[in-house]
Amino acid sequence: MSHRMTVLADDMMPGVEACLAQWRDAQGQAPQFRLLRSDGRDLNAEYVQQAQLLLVRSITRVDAALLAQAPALRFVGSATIGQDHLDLDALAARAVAWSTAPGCNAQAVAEWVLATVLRQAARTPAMTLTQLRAKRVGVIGLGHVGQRVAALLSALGLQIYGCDPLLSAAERATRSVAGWQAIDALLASADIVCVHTPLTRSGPAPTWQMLNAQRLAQLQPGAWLINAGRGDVLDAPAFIEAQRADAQRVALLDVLPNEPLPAPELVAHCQQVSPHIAGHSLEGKWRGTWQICANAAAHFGYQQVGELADIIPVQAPPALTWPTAADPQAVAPYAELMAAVVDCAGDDARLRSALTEQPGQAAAFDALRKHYATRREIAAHRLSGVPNDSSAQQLLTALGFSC
Ligand SMILES: NC(=O)C1=CN([C@@H]2O[C@H](COP(=O)(O)OP(=O)(O)OC[C@H]3O[C@@H](n4cnc5c(N)ncnc54)[C@H](O)[C@@H]3O)[C@@H](O)[C@H]2O)C=CC1
Ligand SMILES: O=C(O)C(=O)[C@H](O)COP(=O)(O)O
Repeated sequence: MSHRMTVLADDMMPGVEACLAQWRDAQGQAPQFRLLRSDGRDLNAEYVQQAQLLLVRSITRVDAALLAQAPALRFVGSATIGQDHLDLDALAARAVAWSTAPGCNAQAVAEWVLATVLRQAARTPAMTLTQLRAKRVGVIGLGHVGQRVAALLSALGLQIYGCDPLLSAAERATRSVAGWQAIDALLASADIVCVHTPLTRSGPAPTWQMLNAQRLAQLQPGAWLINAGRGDVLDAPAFIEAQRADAQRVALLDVLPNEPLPAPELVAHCQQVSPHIAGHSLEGKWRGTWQICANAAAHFGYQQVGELADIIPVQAPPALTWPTAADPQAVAPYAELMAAVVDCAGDDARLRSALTEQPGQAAAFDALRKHYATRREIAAHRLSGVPNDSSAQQLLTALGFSC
């Protein structure tokens, strides 16, 4: 393609210019682009009309109606792991190629889960690290995200059981789990349930409203339910009813049914909520852009040269300090460190406050996602003050900290 390519990208997708600047043709020449930006929830119709390459996030529904407005469109890239916002049949019918970014923000989600588990443990009166480690974790969905969650929580010392009816025996062998269970057995036996499935409405194990009244009733009293997959895996009325019936239940949700307008009563029944930002690390966002731009380049006959490390913004590593006199057998110091990596308490408070805005809750929900503070992954941090050869040093190293 020799003419200037028109690219329309979500206005909150970082790194698009930098990735496109890495494209080369067979002669090593860089192509020309016209880069247009638009709000992802409400794409600019004039821009859609002109776009040959469309780069979106999870909030843009790419369906027959959108494609009908986009006669020039040849490729859609979504800088996300999830693909439930893409109508694959409609894309195929129009012969528009597409790509997501598998695994791009899996580490970020796993770190959000670790921060969430430690925060909840620190909020539970007198819970020690040993007591936390005695909890049995059930992970539902052991793909890119679930397996990292399993790895991080087992590094923390918890025992993990998995549920993933779609994995082959060879894939199962690569996951760090103590055993496998069907969903009903897992829900009935786990103290902490982590949901990391895609949202699917068909196929052998659909997940839409998978956590319905009957399934929620199986959860143990006082179980912690963590969902960082998709909100509509949960049946909202059934969830509210189940929470009403058992005041001990703990719900820690990054994704909520009916985003960006979750039911206030549902939020009120959660101990922690966030506006679908578990995957929002700086590294995760740039990896997503890099992956979809590379796939788009190949589709249009170019190569995206170099490495993501060449273009990702270089920043001083965030500094963390192990609290002096911290008890390495207590939960608090680890919870504090992870709170500095992922601000679950702040995200929770900001979302609850945003949802009181009358009217405009949906805009306030989206604004929190758009203006989410820069978050670096654990590996980017430099941790000082941890005694050499201590149990704390061993554990923190296993969690990925440099100390
Ligand atoms: N909260 C957030 O910010 C983010 C949410 N996500 C969500 O997490 C989902 C999972 O991400 P990945 O692990 O990267 O996807 P993946 O495709 O690598 O893995 C999904 C796993 O779930 C399994 N699965 C599917 N249906 C299942 C069922 N009914 N029961 C148990 N397991 C089932 C699949 O076999 C697969 O192993 C994404 O589809 C996306 O919806 C992903 C990234 C960020
Ligand atoms: O990758 C996914 O799937 C997600 O859910 C994202 O982390 C959410 O991404 P954005 O829509 O905020 O880019």
